Amino acid sequence: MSDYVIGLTGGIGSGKTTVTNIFSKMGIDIIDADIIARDVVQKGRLTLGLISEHFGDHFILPNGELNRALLRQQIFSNNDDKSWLNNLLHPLIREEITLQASSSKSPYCIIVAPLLIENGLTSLVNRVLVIDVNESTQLSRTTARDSNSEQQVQAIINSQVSRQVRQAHADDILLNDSCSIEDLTQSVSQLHRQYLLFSARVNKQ
Ligand SMILES: CC(C)(COP(=O)(O)OP(=O)(O)OC[C@H]1O[C@@H](n2cnc3c(N)ncnc32)[C@H](O)[C@@H]1O)[C@@H](O)C(=O)NCCC(=O)NCCS
Ligand SMILES: Nc1ncnc2c1ncn2[C@@H]1O[C@H](COP(=O)(O)OP(=O)(O)OP(=O)(O)O)[C@@H](O)[C@H]1O
Repeated sequence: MSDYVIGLTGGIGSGKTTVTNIFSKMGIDIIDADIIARDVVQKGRLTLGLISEHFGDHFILPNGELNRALLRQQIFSNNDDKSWLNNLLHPLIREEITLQASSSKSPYCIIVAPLLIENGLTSLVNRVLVIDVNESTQLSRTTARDSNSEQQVQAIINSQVSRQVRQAHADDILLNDSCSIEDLTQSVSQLHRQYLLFSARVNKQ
């Protein structure tokens, strides 16, 4: 198990995946809450039955998979429905994150989670790295990448903690508004060297 764990977070479309891909190329194990969140609602999982019982059969596609677009629309326009889904999925997601972190073998590992702060996942990590962008960057990058409307992305942003709250929890901040991917790679390399030193210190104790 890696003795040193970095928690990486940022709002929707801030660049978490872009940054973790760079760390991953440097040999660092990435535990990705979004991937785990998709896994816990895979075809055949018990959670799907509970979701269809609660929201209706039409939330499951004819091929047995979750209708993600419909569920996204539902939970980001109804707080009670979002809480219901979060209460169902978040404990399962946390359990799997803990399991994966415990089998990581890289000098340090990274837990990447959009809701690291909201869900108290900071208790699992030694240090918090925030990918920081302004709201207009979040909106433009996310709508360019996905089929989501600006209104839908805004609803998701509103359901997450504010930029200020994230900054207050950060040990390190990567600004990702107007930097090129090359600049970002440079900054990640610098952080990587720092994290290797921190993890080596912990391993010596
Ligand atoms: C509602 C779902 C089916 C929509 O799926 P979709 O493929 O459109 O989005 P995807 O899963 O790729 O998430 C995109 C982004 O939305 C944001 N987001 C997702 N779920 C939530 C949530 N419950 N609260 C706030 N933001 C969220 C995150 O920034 C995430 O990176 C899906 O997001 C989901 O199952 N959410 C509940 C689980 C969860 O909280 N996941 C976040 C990781 S812990
Ligand atoms: N520095 C940058 N310059 C230009 N485009 C960028 C930069 N960083 C990220 N992007 C682009 O912005 C979009 C959002 O980035 P990414 O998918 O990494 O964000 P994310 O935080 O993982 O998003 P989500 O919360 O939705 O999972 C992607 O299309 C990505 O290629």
